[in-house]
Parts: sequence; structure tokens; C-alpha cells
Amino acid sequence: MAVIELNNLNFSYDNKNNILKNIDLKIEEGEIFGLIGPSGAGKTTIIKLLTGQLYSKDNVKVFNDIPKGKLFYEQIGFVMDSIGLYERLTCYENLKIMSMIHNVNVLNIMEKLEMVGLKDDANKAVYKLSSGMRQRLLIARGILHSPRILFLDEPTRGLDPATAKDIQEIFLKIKDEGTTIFLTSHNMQEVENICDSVGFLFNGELVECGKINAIKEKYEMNKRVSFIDDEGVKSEYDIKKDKKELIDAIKSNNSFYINSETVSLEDIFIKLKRSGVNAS
Ligand SMILES: Nc1ncnc2c1ncn2[C@@H]1O[C@H](COP(=O)(O)OP(=O)(O)OP(=O)(O)O)[C@@H](O)[C@H]1O
Repeated sequence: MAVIELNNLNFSYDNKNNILKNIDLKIEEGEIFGLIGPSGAGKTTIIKLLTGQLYSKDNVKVFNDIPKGKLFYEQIGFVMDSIGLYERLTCYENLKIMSMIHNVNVLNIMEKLEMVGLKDDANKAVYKLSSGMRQRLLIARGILHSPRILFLDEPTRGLDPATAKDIQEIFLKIKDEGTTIFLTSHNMQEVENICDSVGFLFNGELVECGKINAIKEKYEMNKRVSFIDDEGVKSEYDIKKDKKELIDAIKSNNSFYINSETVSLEDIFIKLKRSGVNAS
């Protein structure tokens, strides 16, 4: 079942310049969707439209278009930036305030702190947290009320690779609990590691979108392999077009080395950017 649907969405901040252009998108319940795009492409704008921070008439449907009221906000969580934490209060106290706002049992607090790896820091004041710990707390705050959809705007920006990896693991745990995740990222490896589907947004246009495996397969059509023969001579073959030549080369060499690299989301991003999509 699709929990998010954008139908021919156009959006401008000033009624003149279209920031988002004819966007069609469907996100299934329970998946992790990653939105990739250069700075200024419109990723945050999409999140703001989906979470009701910006308004667009009738092309943005979340949970089949329930009104953006109490029932809606009970079912979504979002982590947009690091503001809104009470610096002098502890992690636990910050979540306690949030639990009152969401009318959630305080017993949930320790469970969520444990889930994000902050159980032992429950009594630490926020101003003493590292940026990674702060991000974990924001995620705990975003999932305190066990939302059906969690929106994350560049959730691992500025974090070291090990901390980013730990946080990605948390997202997989959140997904295991049945939550749909919509995230934006500049880190294509991250999207490749944890997402089921991906969208490439260039200058407000969704130029490619779908299951990661299907997109990778599409761009692997012209996959090349390098072949090093008995004598160390290297040749390159197109796996589809030069199939016969490649088989002949394998047959006529006793020892050889073949190197084939699968296409990455980064390769696809670069290809799309170079291939004349309207990249910003
Ligand atoms: N409140 C606003 N008023 C007018 N224009 C805005 C506003 N917010 C964003 N924009 C413009 O909309 C475009 C898309 O911005 P947006 O923040 O959605 O991009 P983004 O893809 O999230 O970028 P980044 O990766 O840098 O966060 C940019 O040209 C930006 O200048």
C-alpha cells in the first residue's frame, strides 16, 4: 500500500519560479526511500510539503490524504535539523517533554533511548552531547510516538563514517518495526546501503525513481569488464555487445583475470548529471 503519493506536483515559493516540476512519486508502506540530489534541487521542499510545513493544493497525499491535523501528526515523525532541543535538560527530560506533547507513556522513553544507543546517557545534559549523540537523540525524539512514517532531512550530514554507519543501523531497526522512512541524503553509499528505493532529483525534476536494484540493472546495460590475459595485456569488453569476443578470450587463455565493477548510485548520479538532465 502506498503511504505517500505525489501526483504531478508543481511548487513555487513565489508563484513565478517552479522549484518542483511535475513530480510523480509513490512510496510503499514499510520501505526506506532515499531522495538524492544536488544542493538546491528541492529535497527539503518536498519534505516540507509532505509534513505539512508547506502547503500545496491537492497533489500531495500522505496516508491517502488525511487532513494535516492531530491524527496526521500522531502518525508522522520528522528530524529536520538540530534545533528544538533543550540544552540544559537531560536526554531523558527532553523526551519527557515530547512524550507529554504527544501524549505518549513515559515508559517509552528508555526503550527509544536504548534503540538509538543512548540508554547510558539518559541523564546527560544535551549541551554535553557530541554531534552524533545529538543526532541519536533527535531520532529518538522523532520516533517516540512510534510514527508510521519517519522523515529525515540529511540525517547523517557532518557525521564521521563510523557514527553515520551506526545511525544507518538504527534506521534499519526502525524499519524492522514497520515504520516507513523517507530520507534525503548527499551520501549515495548510505542510500545504497539502507534504502529499498531511490529518487534522483535534479533542479526540481525527479529524473529517475524506483527500486534500487531495478535502477542499477537499467544502468548496467552497458557494463564493461576488463580482461587481463596470459601475458598481462589488458582489454575491455562490453558485456552485452562483445559477449562472443569475451568468451573467445576466456577460451584462449589459460590464466586470466577479469574485473567487473557493478554500477553504483554514484555512477548513476554522475551519468545523469552529465547526460544533460537539467542539473542545478
Ligand atoms: N522559504 C523559501 N523561500 C524561497 N525560496 C526558497 C525557500 N526555501 C528554499 N528555497 C529555494 O528552493 C530551492 C530548493 O531548496 P531546498 O532547500 O528544497 O533544496 P535542497 O535540495 O534541500 O538543498 P540542500 O541539499 O542544500 O539542503 C532552492 O533554490 C532554494 O533557494
